[in-house]
Amino acid sequence: MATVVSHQAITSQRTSSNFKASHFLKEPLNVPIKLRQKRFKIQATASQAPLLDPVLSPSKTIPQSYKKKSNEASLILIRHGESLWNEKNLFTGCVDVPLTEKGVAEAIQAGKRISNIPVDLIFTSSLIRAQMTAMLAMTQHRCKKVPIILHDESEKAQTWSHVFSEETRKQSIPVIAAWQLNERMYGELQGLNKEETAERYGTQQVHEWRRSYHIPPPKGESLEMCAERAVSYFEDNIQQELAFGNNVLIAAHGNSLRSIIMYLDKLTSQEVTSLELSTGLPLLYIFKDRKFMRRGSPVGPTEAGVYAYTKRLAQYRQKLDESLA
Ligand SMILES: O=C(O)[C@@H](CO)OP(=O)(O)O
Repeated sequence: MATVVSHQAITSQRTSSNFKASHFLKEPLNVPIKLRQKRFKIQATASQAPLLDPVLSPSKTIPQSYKKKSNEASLILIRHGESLWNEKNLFTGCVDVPLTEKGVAEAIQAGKRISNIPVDLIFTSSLIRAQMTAMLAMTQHRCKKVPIILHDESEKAQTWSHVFSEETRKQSIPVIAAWQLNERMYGELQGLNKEETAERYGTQQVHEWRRSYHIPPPKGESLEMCAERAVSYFEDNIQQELAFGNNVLIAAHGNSLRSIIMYLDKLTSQEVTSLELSTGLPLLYIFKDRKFMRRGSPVGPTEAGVYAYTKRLAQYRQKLDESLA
């Protein structure tokens, strides 16, 4: 039932995302040499494919130094809005179901709450409910940039989705979809009603399947197994973008985000059992001095408190105010 994904598959997806994010962001000078060399190598080995953008081909010369954009970056986490199976109270896991009307409204509301917080790069799972959430939230952002999903399912998909104008590219935000951020695979519970399952197997058993760290549901992933892929992806692909000063939004799922929050907040396997995330609720972290500082949930675009979080966020908002005045 469960497909086991090889380590090689994970690695190739990671490197592919790395390459494309930097390529699209067109900020090669912000990328540390080691990583640029890695990206350069990827580009060179894929030489049969015309991966270089004819307008924005990155230089083949690797500079001797790089400059970080900033030593601080924002990280926003959003669990997707209510899905059709959340509404029906069904175990969903990796089943790809869309948002309900309420979920759409939650995503838009989340977008309003983060509309003054900078976003340079978006990561979503490969599931439509997370992608819808990210896209709908970004319709509310005051920067008015267009989120564009990067396609790496084939070389042709990469080539055919190139953007040929630097100006247009500057007005865009790359969106990277990664299966590693998908919901925890719920095994043989997928599609079952949560209440009926509790009646059948007992509340305690079902609670353990749903919230314990180590115990997997039948033929599914435990939170620990989910964390293994989601947190590795975060460390290998997202944290480095934050370290360069790129501001990141992640739209994902209850359990993939619980595992990432466990990592960010250094929660124990016991503490994470009581962590519950509401649908469509954005959570803000500041990454500075290689540390994550939790800033809670942005209240709303008109609430002063959220902008006082850091000087950098206040300056970003001021810039938006000036440009939109
Ligand atoms: O069904 C699911 O996939 C998840 C999230 O909705 O449910 P749970 O609350 O059990 O983590």
